[in-house]
Amino acid sequence: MNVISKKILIKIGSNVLTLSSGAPNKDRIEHLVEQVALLKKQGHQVILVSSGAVAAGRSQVNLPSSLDAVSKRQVLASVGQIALMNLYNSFFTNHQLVCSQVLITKESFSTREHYLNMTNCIEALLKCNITPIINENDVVSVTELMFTDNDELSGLVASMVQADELLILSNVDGIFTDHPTKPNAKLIRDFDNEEINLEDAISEEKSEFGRGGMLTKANTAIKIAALGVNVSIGNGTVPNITAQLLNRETGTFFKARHDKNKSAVKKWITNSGTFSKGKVYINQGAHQALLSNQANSLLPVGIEKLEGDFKKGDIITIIDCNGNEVGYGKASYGAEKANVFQKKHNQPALVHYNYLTIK
Ligand SMILES: Nc1ncnc2c1ncn2[C@@H]1O[C@H](COP(=O)(O)OP(=O)(O)O)[C@@H](O)[C@H]1O
Ligand SMILES: N[C@@H](CCC(=O)OP(=O)(O)O)C(=O)O
Repeated sequence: MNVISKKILIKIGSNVLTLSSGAPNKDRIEHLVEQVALLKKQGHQVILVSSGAVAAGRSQVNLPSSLDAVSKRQVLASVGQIALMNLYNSFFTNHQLVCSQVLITKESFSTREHYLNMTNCIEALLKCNITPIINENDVVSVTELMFTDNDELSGLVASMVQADELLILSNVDGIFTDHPTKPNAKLIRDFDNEEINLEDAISEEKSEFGRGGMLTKANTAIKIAALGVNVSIGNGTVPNITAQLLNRETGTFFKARHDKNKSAVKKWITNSGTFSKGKVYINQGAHQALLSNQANSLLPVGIEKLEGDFKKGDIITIIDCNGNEVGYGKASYGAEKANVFQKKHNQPALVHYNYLTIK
């Protein structure tokens, strides 16, 4: 049966890959690679985002208690990443397939150049029928430089490569209406048709090796679905889970909202909001103009206040007269010039429409 070739990004959480002892779950990793091999045989392109380096490192080394938490995490990840990739490499080889390692940092999304370099590399690997296995570079990404977790990383990459499907594999069947251990909790199958307050349903509690928690998964899924990617959250410990999620047989599904107006540049800007170097407060008139379906740019006449010493090319956050973040844009010039032009007529746009996204 001919299937439509899809670009599928599969994010695998630490708990899916790790035994309770902390050692890598070799049988599980082998089965996940088996599923990747089947998807590729069906004609799909597959990218993996794999957590588990820190967890794998714990089974390799005993660390001195004198080591601080950040250094511990760096050491564990640096050692564990090798163990993890060796297992992936051996299982891919068993299927006569090639995989590769791509370690990225949050800074990789901070400039258009880095973003394009990353996109180019991943697309080149896919063209060579090589499966990229992506993880955060925990050795250099510490404290505020870190992604929230690999859920956030996988969402950014899925949007960047314009994936058709993002499968987020955790150790539960999806998002439940209450904590999964509660008797009244039921699995949410179709997120868009469920009236739910995420903060009420999802407890802060994380699984043993997880970092982000279910709320980061849900928030990532909502954001990335809005950028045109179908997202499913499912249980990576279930056999053949990838096929079940793609067939919508299980898991929590977030349907892609294909926003044709969002160009690749606008998607980059939306994804780069967390790197904002400044704030621009706009008046009601400017907000209405940006919301209209004309291609309006942000003009200085509509700017009430500026914050931050942003430079030309930086991402800045757009805030409405009620103090709500309503969008992001790439500054056409720096804060110094923006302060001179502020509130004046007939001045060059601070953010051109092509580099502007409004919620
Ligand atoms: N409403 C909920 N639905 C599903 N899981 C939930 C919910 N509330 C809290 N959780 C917890 O979130 C955990 C999954 O997040 P996380 O620990 O980050 O796993 P992962 O390693 O897959 O990223 C589950 O193991 C579960 O205990
Ligand atoms: N780079 C880290 C990722 C940690 C992480 O995000 O874990 P998880 O929440 O289980 O996906 C590692 O490999 O351990």
